[in-house]
Amino acid sequence: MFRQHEEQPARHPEALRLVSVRKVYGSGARAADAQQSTRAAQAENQVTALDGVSLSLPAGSFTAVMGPSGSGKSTLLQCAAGLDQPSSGVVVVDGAELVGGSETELTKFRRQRIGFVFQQFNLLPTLTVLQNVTLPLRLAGRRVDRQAAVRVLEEVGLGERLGYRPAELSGGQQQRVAIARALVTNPRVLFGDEPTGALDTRSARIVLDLLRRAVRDYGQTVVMVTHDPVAASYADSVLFLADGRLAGRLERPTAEAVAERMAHLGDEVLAAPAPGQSYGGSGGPWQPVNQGV
Ligand SMILES: Nc1ncnc2c1ncn2[C@@H]1O[C@H](COP(=O)(O)OP(=O)(O)OP(=O)(O)O)[C@@H](O)[C@H]1O
Repeated sequence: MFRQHEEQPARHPEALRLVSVRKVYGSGARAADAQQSTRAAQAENQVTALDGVSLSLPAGSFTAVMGPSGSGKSTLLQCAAGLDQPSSGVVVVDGAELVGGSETELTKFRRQRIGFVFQQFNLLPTLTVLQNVTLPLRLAGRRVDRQAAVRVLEEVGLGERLGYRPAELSGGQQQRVAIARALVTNPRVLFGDEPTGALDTRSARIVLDLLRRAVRDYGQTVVMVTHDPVAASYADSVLFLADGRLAGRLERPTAEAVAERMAHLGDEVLAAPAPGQSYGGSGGPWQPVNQGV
């Protein structure tokens, strides 16, 4: 089901790379970055949401992103997914650099490479389950393989609900439709921003199992922001953010270890990597970034 259903080029072994990504909200942010003007950067109306984040995630990995409220998790996801543009730095998805361009170019980039699942599902209420799932293919002008869409929906346990409208489904079922909608385009990275945040415990587990299965059985790459240590424990590794910087990484996380690490995040930000180093890869926690992307 999560398998490719149409001809696509082979996947790059590195699904996602961020190099020194900064995001400053507020007027004049880009100019301030370009000129590195300290005074402008300190302007009251500016917020540095990401402060030089570098990371590298291999294809077929499941990564959770955690951190206190306001630490930059959603901003990280938005910049990595091409929903927003960093003020400076480099984002590479599946070997293709996301370069500043028009909204049309960004949209094309996203449609070719990115899947996104939101906390509130974001399904279109007037469309059926099947129509919601095939919509991204239609919007991208791609061939709509109805059988493939049905297979994905069967795989997420909704093969019997093809003609239902979102309002006729539970929250957990709606999120599974949203996941099917994201997976049917065969994205290079599937991003989830609190995908279980609006679900009860049982529905959340079903959704997390689904994401894990997409990674383990079909090589999908998943990056998920969550506040929940149990949700994070479904991932292969957890990246911790604090004050817009990477502040730690945990491999093969347990919910207890994640909760413990969250409690001491403030201590770890002091030991964050110097510019030009990143969290990523399969080796130790610190890996130099190959700048020659
Ligand atoms: N559009 C925006 N304009 C101005 N500031 C913003 C904007 N979006 C986010 N911010 C600020 O950037 C910082 C990081 O926000 P972000 O939403 O990425 O954090 P988060 O870790 O996802 O928080 P939460 O867990 O509460 O969702 C915060 O200080 C936030 O107020």
